[in-house]
Amino acid sequence: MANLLIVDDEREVGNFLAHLLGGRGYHVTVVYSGKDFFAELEKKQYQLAMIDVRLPDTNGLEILKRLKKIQPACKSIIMTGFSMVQTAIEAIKLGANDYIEKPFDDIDQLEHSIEEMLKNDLTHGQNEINEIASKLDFVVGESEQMRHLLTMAFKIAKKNINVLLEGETGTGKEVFARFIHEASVRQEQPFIGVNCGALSETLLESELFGHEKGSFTGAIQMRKGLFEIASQGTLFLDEVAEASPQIQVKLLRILETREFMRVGSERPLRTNARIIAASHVNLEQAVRAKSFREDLLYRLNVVKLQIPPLRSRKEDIVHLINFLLAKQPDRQIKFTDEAITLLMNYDWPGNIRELANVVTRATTLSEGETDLVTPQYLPQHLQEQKEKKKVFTLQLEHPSRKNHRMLKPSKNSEFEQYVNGWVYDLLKFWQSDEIEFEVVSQHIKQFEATVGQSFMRKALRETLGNRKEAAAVLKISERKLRYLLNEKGG
Ligand SMILES: Nc1ncnc2c1ncn2[C@@H]1O[C@H](COP(=O)(O)OP(=O)(O)OP(=O)(O)O)[C@@H](O)[C@H]1O
Repeated sequence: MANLLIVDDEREVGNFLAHLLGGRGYHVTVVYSGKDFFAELEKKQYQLAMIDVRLPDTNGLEILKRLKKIQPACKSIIMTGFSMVQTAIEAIKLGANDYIEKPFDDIDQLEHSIEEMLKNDLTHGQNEINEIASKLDFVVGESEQMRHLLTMAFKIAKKNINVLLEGETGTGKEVFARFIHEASVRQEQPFIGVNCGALSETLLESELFGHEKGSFTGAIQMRKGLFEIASQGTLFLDEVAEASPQIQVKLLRILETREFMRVGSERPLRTNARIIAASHVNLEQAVRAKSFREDLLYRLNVVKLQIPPLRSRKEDIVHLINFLLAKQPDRQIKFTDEAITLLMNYDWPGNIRELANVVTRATTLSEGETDLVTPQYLPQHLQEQKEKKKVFTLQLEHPSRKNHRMLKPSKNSEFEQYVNGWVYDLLKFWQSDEIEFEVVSQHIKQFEATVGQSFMRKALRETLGNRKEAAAVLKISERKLRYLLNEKGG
C-alpha cells in the first residue's frame, strides 16, 4: 500500500486523516510543520502528500514547490480553509493534483479521489485529457503552454468554480469551454453558449433570464432563460465584455446570490449553472477603462485561463492542418514543404479559425486538380509574404512618402501587410498585358471592405469593444457602425 504524508498543524485534522486512511490500509505519517515534512521526505519515498496551506513555519505553496523538486512523482493535495479558492488555484498552477476545503464535507469523495490518484499511473490524467479532446475534435498539439493550460483546465473542471477564458479571436475559447464542461461532473447536463455581443440588451436580458407571458410586446408566452435551462449544466457567456452595464449588474447579482427573476416577474428563481465567461478584450483593461464592473470581474475570474495565439505555438500548426485534412477521408491531400513554410511564417491574426479557412479554401480549390497543395492554392497575401516586404521597402524609400506615418515599419502590423500585399497585387494587374477589369474592380471593392473593417475594429479595440465610443471615434453614428459591422461581417 502507498505511503501517505500529511502535514497540518491542527492535530485533530492529522489524527482524523491518519485514522481514516490508515483504516483503508495506507501507511500514513503525520507531521505538524514544514521542517518535519522535509525531514520525512529524506527518509522514504511517498506516493501522496496532503498539505495544509497554513503552517507555523512556512506555507503550503512553498512546501509544494520543494516537494516537486525533491520527490516529483509524489502526488499532492492542498488543504485550504473556506474561501481560499485563489490559493488553491495557485497550488494547482504549481502542479498540485487536487485541493480540498476544510472542514471536509464529503469524506467518501475524498477517499475516492485519493484512491483514483494513487491507482493511476502518471499518464492517467493525460489519457483522459486526450480522450475528451478527441471526442470534441480538439487538437491538443504539442506546445508546452497549451498542454499546461489543458491540464489546468482538466484539474479545475471538476470543481464548482467559475472560469474566465481570455484570448484573441479564433484561438479556441469556445472549444476550451466545451472541454471544461466535458471534463466536469456536469457532462451529462446541457452546455449552453450565448454571445453577449450579438444580441440587443433587451433580447439578451430575456435570453439569459427568461420572461413571463405579456411582460413586453411580443412576449406571447412564458419563456425560460438560459440560467434556468443550464441550471445543472454550464453556461458559456461569450464576449462578456460586450454586456451592457444593466446586464452586468444582473450578472453580478446572480453570481453573488445564485438568484434571478424572469423579466416581468418578481418571483426569485435559483440557478446552479456553472459560468464560463470568455472575452477577446482584456477585462482588467476594460475595468480600468470603466466599461466593465470590477466586482463582476472578481466573480467571474476565479480561475483565468489565457489561451495563447496561434503565432506563439507554431509547433501546433502542422497538427491542426493534419486534423483538418483528415476531415476529408476520401482524399489523400498533402501540403508541400513550401506551402507549410508559408503557413509557418504567417502571423495568423484570426488564429485557428483563419487556419481552418485557409485549409478549406486550399482543399476546395485543388479538388479535381491535385492532392498536393502547393503555395498557389493559398491566399494571395500568404503566398507573397516575402514579396510584400519588398514592396514595403520600395514604398519606404519613395521620397514623397518618406514622412508618411502609416509607412513606418512595425513588425506585427497585419494591416500594413495587407495594404502592401494589396498594392503589390494591384501593381501586378497594372503591369499585366491583359487587363480584366472585373477582377481589378473586385480587388478594389475588397480593399474598401477590408480596410473599412480594419478601421472599425481598431476603433473597437481602442474603446475596448464599446460601440458607442467607437462610433464617436470614427465620427459616425452608432447605428451606422452597427450596420457596417453587420453588413460587412466585422
Ligand atoms: N484546439 C483546436 N483544435 C481544433 N479546432 C480548433 C481548436 N481551437 C479552435 N478550433 C476551431 O477554430 C474555430 C474557432 O474556435 P472558437 O470558436 O472556439 O474560438 P474563439 O476563441 O471562441 O473565437 P471568438 O473569440 O471569435 O468567439 C472553431 O471552428 C474551432 O472548432
